[in-house]
Amino acid sequence: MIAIGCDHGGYGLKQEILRYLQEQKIPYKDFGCYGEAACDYPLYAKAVAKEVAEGKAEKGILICGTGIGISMAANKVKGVRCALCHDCFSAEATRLHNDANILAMGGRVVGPGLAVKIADIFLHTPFSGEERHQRRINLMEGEDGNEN
Ligand SMILES: O=C(CO)[C@H](O)[C@H](O)COP(=O)(O)O
Repeated sequence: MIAIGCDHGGYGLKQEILRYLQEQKIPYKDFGCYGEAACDYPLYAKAVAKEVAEGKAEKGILICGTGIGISMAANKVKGVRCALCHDCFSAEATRLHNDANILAMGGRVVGPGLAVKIADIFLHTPFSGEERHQRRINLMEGEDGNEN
C-alpha cells in the first residue's frame, strides 16, 4: 500500500497521481488534504511518514507547492528517507542508492506527465542492495552508534 498526502499547493498534482495509482491498480491510502483550501503541509507529511515508518505503508508520496517543506517535515520522522525528485534520473537513483521510502514533488514545479513518470519509476525501482549503499544508509540511520 502506498501512503499519499499533500497540502493545497500539491492538491491538483495529487489528483493526477491518484488517477495513475487507480489505473495501475496500485493500492493506496490518501491522508489528505482533500481540497484547495489553504492548510499546513507538516500535518500531512507527518501522517504519511508515520505510516511508512511503522511499516503500514510500503512507500509514500508527498506533494506540496515546491515539495521542499513537505520533504523536510517527513524527514524528521525516524526511519523515513524522503527524496525530493523532479527528474527521472534522481527518482531512479534515490531508490537504487538511498532506498528512499517516500517521494516528494512540488505541484508548482513539475507538470503531471513528468510527475507520473517520476512516481512510476520511484515505485517500480528496487533498492540495489549494494554493500556500499547499505553501509551509507546505516550511517544515515545512526546504526553506527552515533546519535544521528
Ligand atoms: O511549497 C510549500 C512548502 O514548501 C507550500 O506548499 C507553500 O509554502 C504554500 O504556500 P502558500 O501558503 O503561499 O500557498
